[in-house]
Amino acid sequence: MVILRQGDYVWMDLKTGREFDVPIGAVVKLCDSGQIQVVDDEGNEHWIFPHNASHIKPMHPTSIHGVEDMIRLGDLNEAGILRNLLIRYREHLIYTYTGSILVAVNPYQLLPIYSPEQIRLYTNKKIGEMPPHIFAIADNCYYNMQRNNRDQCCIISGESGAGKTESTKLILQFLAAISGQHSWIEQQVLEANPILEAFGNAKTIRNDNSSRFGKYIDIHFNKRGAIEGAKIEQYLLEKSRVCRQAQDERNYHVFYCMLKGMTPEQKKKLGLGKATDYNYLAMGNCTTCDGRDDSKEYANIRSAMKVLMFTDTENWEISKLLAAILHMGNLRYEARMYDNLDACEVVRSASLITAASLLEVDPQDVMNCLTSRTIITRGETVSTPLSMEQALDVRDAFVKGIYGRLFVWIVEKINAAIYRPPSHELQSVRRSIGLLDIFGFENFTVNSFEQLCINFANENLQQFFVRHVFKLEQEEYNLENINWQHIEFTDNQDALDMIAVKPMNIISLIDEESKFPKVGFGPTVHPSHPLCVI
Ligand SMILES: Nc1ncnc2c1ncn2[C@@H]1O[C@H](COP(=O)(O)OP(=O)(O)OP(=O)(O)O)[C@@H](O)[C@H]1O
Repeated sequence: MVILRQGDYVWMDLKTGREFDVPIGAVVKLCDSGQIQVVDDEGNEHWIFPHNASHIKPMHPTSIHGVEDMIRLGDLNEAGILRNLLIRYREHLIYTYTGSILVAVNPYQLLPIYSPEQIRLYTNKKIGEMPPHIFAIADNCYYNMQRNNRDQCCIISGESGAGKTESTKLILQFLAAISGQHSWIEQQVLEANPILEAFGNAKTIRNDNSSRFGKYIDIHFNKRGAIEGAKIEQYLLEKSRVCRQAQDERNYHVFYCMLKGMTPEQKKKLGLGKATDYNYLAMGNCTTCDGRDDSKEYANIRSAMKVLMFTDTENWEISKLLAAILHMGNLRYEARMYDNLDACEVVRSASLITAASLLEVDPQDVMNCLTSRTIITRGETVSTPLSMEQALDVRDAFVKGIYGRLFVWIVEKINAAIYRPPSHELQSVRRSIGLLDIFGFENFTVNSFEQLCINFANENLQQFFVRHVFKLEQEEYNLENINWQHIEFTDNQDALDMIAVKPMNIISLIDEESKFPKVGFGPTVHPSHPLCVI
């Protein structure tokens, strides 16, 4: 029997049987009749018999109005954490600490909390002195780097669309502002983002601006704490997107921007039309993206590329490659039989001629390369025809190869502008802050090899958290003979080992299988990390 009064807060375990079933918060509205009326956090009314209320538990006072640091929660469990984030989110308080970790809930709207005034307010403050904020984390990193003369690193994790890339940009913006030089190099570091996003981000069903690669930006500071350069590392661009997109998804932004933003003369030189003309762009039946202005974005990309020292010739060469890719996607094939072997031919078309001319190769050579396999053994050249299916794969692989190399080249080009290798003298005084922003967990109706790789990378990041937050901490308590209560946590190490521990693991099995022709697999990995954690 629970004794409840009007205005009391309780946890209700509704046992809905849903995937993420946790008790929900509720408040007692009426209790004068035999039954008690409570209204839960979602606004639903429930009537309870006090003598039959085993699913009701009183709420700890810290959970009623929420706390800035969840370590202070009396009900420190999943329901307590979720309710705390929910009630803060409803007041537009999107940031909450859990000790030294910051949890950010994506507001999906521009909040007035990133102004120069806010930057000033968070500069040189201790964590906890001001309400939780991404700027506080950035300031803390900067302060620790300067004071302890030690390099720092921010790991940003969360499912796709949680707000990792936006958080990375906000940290960068804060660091640029407080290191306070307004220098050319600072501007260059900031302008690297629009370029990377143009070539490495795309609209998915989870996020209109989803990063399809991982990046680690190392920002270098001189002795006085001013930004003096940066270095970007990129990981595992999703190349398959260049040739294939799921329903309602797009190819990389840059293609659509180029088609919307180029002058008619430029487009004519590249033989380009509109996005819907290209198989590689229209596969997801979605060539525009609400809230994105591709033409304006194109102008931004071009101006960022100028800042990062891409020459006009280099820009044109990039455009030629992008246009060639689009024309390659429109090639038409016809099936043939040669010597009882399945074969095919590329139909001579405007797409073929333009693609070949943009790639500066002979159209006949393109046709041969795309329709036959040539092996050289002991000085002899043996050529076998490819079936239509194989030839289409070869074409897609060729295009993915071009785009993948182009992306790596672009990152190298950006690094050439922003990275200054340390001189021997500098090595001792240069300090850095690293920001890791990778593609987030995703779980679609059909998951492919890309999702396996993306989710595996995220699971590794999760293991990093598990190690630092639980394992290493508990080891330290043991070493120092501190009395502590064991905390249960889910360790994903076994799952990671199954996927990649040597010598026998899922990746090596896939690798072996894929050496045989006509293999297929469809792993499903279930993500369960809804928030962005910094
Ligand atoms: N702090 C914020 N304020 C306002 N809007 C935000 C904020 N964070 C994220 N958003 C919105 O959410 C969208 C998705 O965020 P973001 O691209 O950073 O997600 P992500 O976690 O990097 O996803 P992915 O793993 O798919 O790359 C942004 O394009 C932006 O519209």
